Amino acid sequence: MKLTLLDQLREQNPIVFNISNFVTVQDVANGLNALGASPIMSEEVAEAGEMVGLAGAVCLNLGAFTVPQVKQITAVGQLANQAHKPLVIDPVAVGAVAYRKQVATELLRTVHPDVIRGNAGEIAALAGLDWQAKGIDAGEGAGDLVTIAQTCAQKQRCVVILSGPTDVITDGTRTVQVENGTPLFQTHVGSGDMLSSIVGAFCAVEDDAFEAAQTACLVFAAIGQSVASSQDRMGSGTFIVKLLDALQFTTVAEIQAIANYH
Ligand SMILES: Nc1ncnc2c1ncn2[C@@H]1O[C@H](COP(=O)(O)OP(=O)(O)OP(=O)(O)O)[C@@H](O)[C@H]1O
Ligand SMILES: Cc1ncsc1CCO
Ligand SMILES: [Mg+2]
Repeated sequence: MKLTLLDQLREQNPIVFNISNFVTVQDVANGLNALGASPIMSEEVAEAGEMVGLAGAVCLNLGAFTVPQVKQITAVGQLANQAHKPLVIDPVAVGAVAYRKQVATELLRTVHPDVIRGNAGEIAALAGLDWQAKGIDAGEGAGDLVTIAQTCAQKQRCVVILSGPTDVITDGTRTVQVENGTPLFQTHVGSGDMLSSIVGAFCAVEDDAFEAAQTACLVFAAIGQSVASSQDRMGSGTFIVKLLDALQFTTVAEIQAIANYH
């Protein structure tokens, strides 16, 4: 685990180009900014080339697209591949909505991500395995989460993050599990979107996507955990405000002190 990547990220302030969804765009922008990266968003295909050119990494969130936006998302993904910019895909609700799975599957035919980050329902869907997803949430299933993540990584030929109470990070062979976190993440819509964009920020400062992905998961989950433990009966409103503060101020040493992974 290369936790010092957090210091490098803060020094380098990499630009992360996000195709966000309209629900969580501000959380994504502010989460990246607080941590020490530089967010930029766009919905216009005419500027896709320039945007990719200035970005250190690109994150495609499939949370709420229209047909024209799918064209833009595909163009941005292809441009990122051509320019060898790290690419993260967040396949929101592909386990719950057949149309979304169809669009994501088509996208993955022409665009190759370095990292796919989703919850169990989303990753199981892209692995082709049985699971009962519930809307944007993970839902329920009987499968082993490590096997699901590894199957998805082998099928999609990229690093996969299956997030949840335990985050499973795998390249299909090597696997790391991050046990840090707090159930308060589930009370804030967009926690997963924030994580996906932060994975992009770490990919911008570390060429090995497996290293970048696991560090991003540990940093985000551990910071959330430290926020949750700072107050009794914390609610979702206070959590997101304090999470932004903590993304800005938490040090590598403070994360190291509570890091729980294997
Ligand atoms: N019950 C939990 N306990 C600890 N950490 C959790 C829990 N649930 C989620 N997390 C953490 O929340 C973050 C977001 O992951 P999650 O799997 O909830 O994403 P998501 O389902 O895509 O969320 P959203 O769709 O609301 O953006 C990760 O850092 C994960 O470790
Ligand atoms: C609630 C919701 N609906 C579409 S995207 C989104 C935010 C989680 O990604
Ligand atoms: Mg999500």
